[in-house]
Amino acid sequence: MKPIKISEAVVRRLPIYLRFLNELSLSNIQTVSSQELGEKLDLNPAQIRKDLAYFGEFGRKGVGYNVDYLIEKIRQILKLDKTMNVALVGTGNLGRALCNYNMYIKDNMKIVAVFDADTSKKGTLINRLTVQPMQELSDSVKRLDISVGIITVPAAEAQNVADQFVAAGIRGILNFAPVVLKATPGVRIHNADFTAELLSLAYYMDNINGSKEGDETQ
Ligand SMILES: NC(=O)c1ccc[n+]([C@@H]2O[C@H](COP(=O)([O-])OP(=O)(O)OC[C@H]3O[C@@H](n4cnc5c(N)ncnc54)[C@H](O)[C@@H]3O)[C@@H](O)[C@H]2O)c1
Repeated sequence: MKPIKISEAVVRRLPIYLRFLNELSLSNIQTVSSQELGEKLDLNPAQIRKDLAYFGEFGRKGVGYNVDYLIEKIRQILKLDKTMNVALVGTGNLGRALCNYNMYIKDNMKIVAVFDADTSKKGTLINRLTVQPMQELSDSVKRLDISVGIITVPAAEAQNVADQFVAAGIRGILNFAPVVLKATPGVRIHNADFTAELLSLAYYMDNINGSKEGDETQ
């Protein structure tokens, strides 16, 4: 299939559509309109129609979209038709919480290896994963075909871990440490910055009638 160029804002909404469509499919609901999607997801139906038009004009006026077809298309676009193996470095409070959360299994992203620099943690188990020393990172990445790395170490150590991920051949990094990592060509870095989200939430609470997430056009 020829890759379709999609804007970042749309790519960020696709998992939200997918989660709801999966719920509909589990309830044996076969069609959904952009109106229904909009009401449930608090998004503008016109925006939803524009987003879904990327996959061709398959919604039928008055009938809506075929749920299973849409699920299949979104999964193809997000490349969820194959499982992606994930490594996590930093098995402290946050790292352990992420390992214990099974979203990754459901969404074809699976944490398959965990690492920590603290030698006293070596060999301990977190949700059936054995904590490995950092020296084993590179070998495990190759052996287990790991393509995504999660960073849950203190901010001062995050760049060091990112460099080790890149050297091991990892092409996607999700960074939870509150620090900006150096960009590396060919490597995609996403930041999940809890503190920054809270600070911007505080701003929008004072501007409650202003824009909200999902209002983004593009
Ligand atoms: N983004 C968020 O939502 C969010 C929320 C809480 C914490 N954080 C951040 O996540 C990170 C982890 O927080 P935490 O509370 O789990 O910390 P923690 O101190 O409980 O755990 C950190 C772990 O990283 C390990 N570590 C340290 N340096 C390392 C290195 N160079 N290589 C491998 N392992 C190393 C430590 O041994 C420890 O097990 C911090 O940067 C914190 O600021 C982010």
